[in-house]
Amino acid sequence: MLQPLRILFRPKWMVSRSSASYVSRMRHLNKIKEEDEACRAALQSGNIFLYHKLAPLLRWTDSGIYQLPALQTKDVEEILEKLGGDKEMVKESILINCTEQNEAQFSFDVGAIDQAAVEEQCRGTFVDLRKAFFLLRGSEAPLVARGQALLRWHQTNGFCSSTGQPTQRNQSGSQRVCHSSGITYYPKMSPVVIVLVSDGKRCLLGRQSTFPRGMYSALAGFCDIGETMEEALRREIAEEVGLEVESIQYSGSQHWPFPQSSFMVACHATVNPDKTHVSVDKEELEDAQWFSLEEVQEALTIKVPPRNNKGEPTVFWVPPSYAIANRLIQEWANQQHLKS
Ligand SMILES: NC(=O)C1=CN([C@@H]2O[C@H](COP(=O)(O)OP(=O)(O)OC[C@H]3O[C@@H](n4cnc5c(N)ncnc54)[C@H](O)[C@@H]3O)[C@@H](O)[C@H]2O)C=CC1
Ligand SMILES: [Mg+2]
Repeated sequence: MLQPLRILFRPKWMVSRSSASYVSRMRHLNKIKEEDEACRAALQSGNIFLYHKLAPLLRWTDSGIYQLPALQTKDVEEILEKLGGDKEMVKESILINCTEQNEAQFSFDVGAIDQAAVEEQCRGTFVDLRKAFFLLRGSEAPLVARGQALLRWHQTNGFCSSTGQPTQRNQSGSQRVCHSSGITYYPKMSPVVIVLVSDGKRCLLGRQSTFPRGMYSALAGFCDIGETMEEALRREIAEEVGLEVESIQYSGSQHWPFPQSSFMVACHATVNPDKTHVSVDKEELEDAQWFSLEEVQEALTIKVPPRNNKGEPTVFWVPPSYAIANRLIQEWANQQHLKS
C-alpha cells in the first residue's frame, strides 16, 4: 500500500519570511501580472535581466563570484539606442518576479543586437544557462531559469495552434491570446516525478547514455495525462528498472529548465528488500545499480569529479547541489546515518 504523503522538511521560505510582507508582495506581483497599465508603470522603475539568444548575462564581481546584473529600464533603453536598436523594444520585457522591496523583475532578450557590444556596454558575459545555473548562488539560479523559460515560451508560441494566426501577449507576458479563436495560452511546464528508491540499506541510482561519464542520478520520468503523481512514479519505476514500489514519501519540488520547463516532483520510495532484482530497460537507461551508504557519501563529497586525459570523469558521482536529485540523495544519506 502507498503511504500518505508526508512533508519531510520545512523549506526556508516557510519559516523565515514575515507573512504580512509576503502577502503584500504577492498581491503586488499579481496586480502587475494581470493589469497592463500597472505592469507598464512597474517596468519604468523595475530591474531587467538581459539574455542573448536565451543565454543570460552574468557579471564577475570584485568579491570573486558571478552575479546576475539587474539593469534599470532607462539603462537598457540607452544601450539599445546606442547599439542601433529601438528603445521601445524594452516594452517586450517579461515579468518574472519582484524583490522584497516590491521592485518588479523582468527578463529581456536583446535578440539580433550584437552580443559582444552588449557585453562590453554591460561589463558582463552571456553564458549558456546550464553553466549559469551552476555559477550563480542562492535565489539567482531559479530566477535566471524562470526568466529564460518565459522568454523561450514567448519565442515559440507566437502563433495559435488552432487558427495559425499570430497570438498577442499581455504586458507582463503571463499569457498570449489568439483574437481569432479566443484561445488564451499560458506558459507550460511538464510534470516529472523524480524518485530515490531504497531497499532499506541501499539506494537505486541510474544513468542515461547522455549523462556525463560516471554520473548516476535518481530515476525520473514525465507524467502521462490523467495520471496521479503516485501512479506516474510507480509506472516509471516498473518500466525503467522492473521494480514494484511499496511506499512513497514526498520530499520537495523544483522547476527544471533543461531541456525545457519541467516541474519536478521529488519523492523517496521503498521496495521490498527481498525483491530488489533490477532489470534495466535499455531504451531508457544505460545502467541502474544499488549503491551503499558509504559509496553515496563518497560521491556526495565530490564537487568536481577528477577527469582522465580525454576530459572524462573517472569516478562515480552524483548531480550537483542545485539539482533536486542531489537533495534526495543527501536526505537519504542523512536518514541512513540516523538509523545506524
Ligand atoms: N533536476 C534533477 O535533479 C533531474 C532532472 N531530470 C529531468 O527529468 C526529466 C525527465 O527525465 P527522463 O528520464 O528523461 O524522462 P522519461 O523517463 O519520461 O523519458 C523521456 C522520454 O519521455 C517521453 N516524453 C513524454 N512526455 C514528454 C515531455 N513532456 N517532454 C519530453 N519528453 C517526454 C519522450 O519520448 C522522452 O524521450 C528530464 O528532462 C531531465 O532533465 C532528471 C534527473 C535529475
Ligand atoms: Mg527516465
